Amino acid sequence: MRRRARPGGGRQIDVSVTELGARGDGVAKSVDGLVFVPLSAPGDRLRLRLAGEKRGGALRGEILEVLEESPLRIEPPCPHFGPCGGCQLQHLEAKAYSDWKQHLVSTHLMRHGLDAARVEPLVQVAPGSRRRAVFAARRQGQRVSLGFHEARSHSIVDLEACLLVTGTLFRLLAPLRAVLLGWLPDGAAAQAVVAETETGVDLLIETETAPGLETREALAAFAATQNLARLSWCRKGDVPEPLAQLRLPRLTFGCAQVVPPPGGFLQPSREGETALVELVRGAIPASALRLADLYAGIGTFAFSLADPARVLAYEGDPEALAALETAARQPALRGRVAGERRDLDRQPLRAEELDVFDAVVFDPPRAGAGAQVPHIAQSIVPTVVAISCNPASFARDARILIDGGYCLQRVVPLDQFPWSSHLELVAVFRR
Ligand SMILES: C[S@@+](CC[C@H](N)C(=O)[O-])C[C@H]1O[C@@H](n2cnc3c(N)ncnc32)[C@H](O)[C@@H]1O
Repeated sequence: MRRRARPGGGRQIDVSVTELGARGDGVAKSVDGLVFVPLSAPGDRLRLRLAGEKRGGALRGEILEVLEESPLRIEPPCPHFGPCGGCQLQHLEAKAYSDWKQHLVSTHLMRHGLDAARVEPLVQVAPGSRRRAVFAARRQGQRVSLGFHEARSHSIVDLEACLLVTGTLFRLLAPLRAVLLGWLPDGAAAQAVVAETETGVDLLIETETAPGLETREALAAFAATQNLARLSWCRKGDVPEPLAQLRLPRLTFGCAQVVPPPGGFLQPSREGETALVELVRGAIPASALRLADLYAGIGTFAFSLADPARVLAYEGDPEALAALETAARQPALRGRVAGERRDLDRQPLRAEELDVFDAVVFDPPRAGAGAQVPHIAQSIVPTVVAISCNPASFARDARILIDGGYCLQRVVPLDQFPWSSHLELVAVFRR
């Protein structure tokens, strides 16, 4: 079978990088059209190899030589920077980086004809504070690589340093490698979802090979020596089985203590969570006593908003909802939080269901709240607060709310994923 030739594939060209694109790649003009260049900086003059087509037809270039270095370049602080897919922008000077992140939100808003003047200064969370991470692992011979995937590759960067995660999470990597070496067959892959809770690390290992008796003993010993709160195992997509539990993993939101499900969603840093919660609380008027939290997860916002208000939390994932409902039964909450399982894509809350609330908070996954937002737009809810991890889907949803009669009052971008192209935000809408 003949392979389709990739446009520009393998050819060398010289270009100047003029700006950064939405995913953090430098953008340069060439006779063949725009070229996206990972790990470059505006002001770079580069010799590239055209490496093929990106989605949407633009080309991707790999740097062969930096002919002239941008003044915005700095020495990347991590030795893995470049190959490691965990960070894309450590080579960029701090102000240029934060200006670019700030600008990302405005760009998406303007694309939808929205007022970029509503975007406030970027709130930044320091590196080294990520308390939840997903590490990839693979055994090759007598070695286990454990770390993040390389960009656009299944290869794993075996981390000897990481400036993103907390010290507690990083220190787990070496002993975890040793355990996986005694467990995984040669060539096998695994995934470790680590979350640092208030009572210790909650670790979920996903492998295809079920742990035998000996491995279970080794894992229990590992959990004890590393003082983990809980260690669970599952095959990808299956329900996790706890293998060792020294303490219940615990997180506090407002006056609720929540036991998260193994591997479940958690705001990536405690600092980021505090900033998000403060922004959401600040947007809800003291007179708002009936609140809805849509895409509530384990209740990060629901519990933090439940005094004096009553919160109805809607969530599609049964494990997250079970954790929320168990926590909601704590006497200190006096029944102020209730959960309901609801798939908000298939069965969004209708305007007449929303109209009973004084405020609605929604925090959808990356794809946004495409099915839910038109119903909010038709409601009479006075205050709507959006939390988003994707400025593109946010801007689309915001347009629908504004066309439905809401005013966009403020947008605060929050950088919980330093040196990456990910960005979160909190936005406040009023009727
Ligand atoms: C970005 S997380 C936010 C969770 C929570 N607000 C927090 O901050 O911890 C998005 C949540 O939406 C839930 N979700 C995804 N798709 C959903 C759907 N169609 N219906 C309801 N919930 C959904 C996920 O299970 C997840 O808990």
